[in-house]
Amino acid sequence: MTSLPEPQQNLKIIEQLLEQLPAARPQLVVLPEACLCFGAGDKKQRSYAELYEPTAPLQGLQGRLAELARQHGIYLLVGTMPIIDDAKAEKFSAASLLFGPDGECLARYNKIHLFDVDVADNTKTYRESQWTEAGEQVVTVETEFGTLGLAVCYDVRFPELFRALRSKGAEIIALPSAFTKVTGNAHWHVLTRARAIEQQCYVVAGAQVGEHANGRETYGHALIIDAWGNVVSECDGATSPCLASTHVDLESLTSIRSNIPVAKHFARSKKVIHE
Ligand SMILES: O=C(O)CNC(=O)[C@H](CS)NC(=O)CCC(=O)C(=O)O
Repeated sequence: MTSLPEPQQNLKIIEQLLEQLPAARPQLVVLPEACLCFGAGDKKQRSYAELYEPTAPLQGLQGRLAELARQHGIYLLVGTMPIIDDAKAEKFSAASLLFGPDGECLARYNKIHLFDVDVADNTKTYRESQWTEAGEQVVTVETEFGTLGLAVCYDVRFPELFRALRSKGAEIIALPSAFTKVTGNAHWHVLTRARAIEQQCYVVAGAQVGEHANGRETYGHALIIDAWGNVVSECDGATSPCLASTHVDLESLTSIRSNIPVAKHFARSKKVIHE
């Protein structure tokens, strides 16, 4: 997606994308980071922040998204949206919310690693922590198609989080993202493939692409990687909304994991490496 500043505009794009879904169910759809509001500054995002209210009937944006999940009978991972736990809070969580086919909210993950980074080639500086509260919990959730682990964008640079997700049983890791064009060009495929290979998990990465309202450029290349590290489906860098999709084969995961038992061998690094 090339998300716009207004949630209502983005919801329309999401609705159109969902009309094109393959027929198979159960199905997981992973939207990009900040899919509902992008490129309009932190104050705008804060103005759309909603209190987290996981119990039905859901209201507002959460209500619309839950209804979309129900209508299509899918698991819908809303890349991130601004969520607050106190109406007076200044900062919001960059929260990934998973809505289930019955329209209920099944999980919430708050982005742990915040993008306080200078992108080397030009004048761009990012200070996500100025408006975002960092998450403190590793989150996995059981679904009909396996155990889903949640991570967001810059998190992909921290293999420890992915190790923790695998330890908690993750088989598929969702990675909604909005990588910068510059860092994406250099690192996106290598990082996402490395995390899939290391943890022997599928990685499903939604992505923002193109030029946004504030002039920021994102890299795109939404993709799905299997547990052997193959890119099995990928959107190119084109800026029209695009779906990458695949059928998940958890049996392949079982054989990869028994042939190369890294989870067992990890006991070795735990024994000798003390940081
Ligand atoms: O703030 C928003 O509106 C949406 N969020 C983002 O765009 C976030 C934080 S600024 N972007 C990243 O984490 C890029 C990571 C990246 O590009 C890298 O690790 O190289």
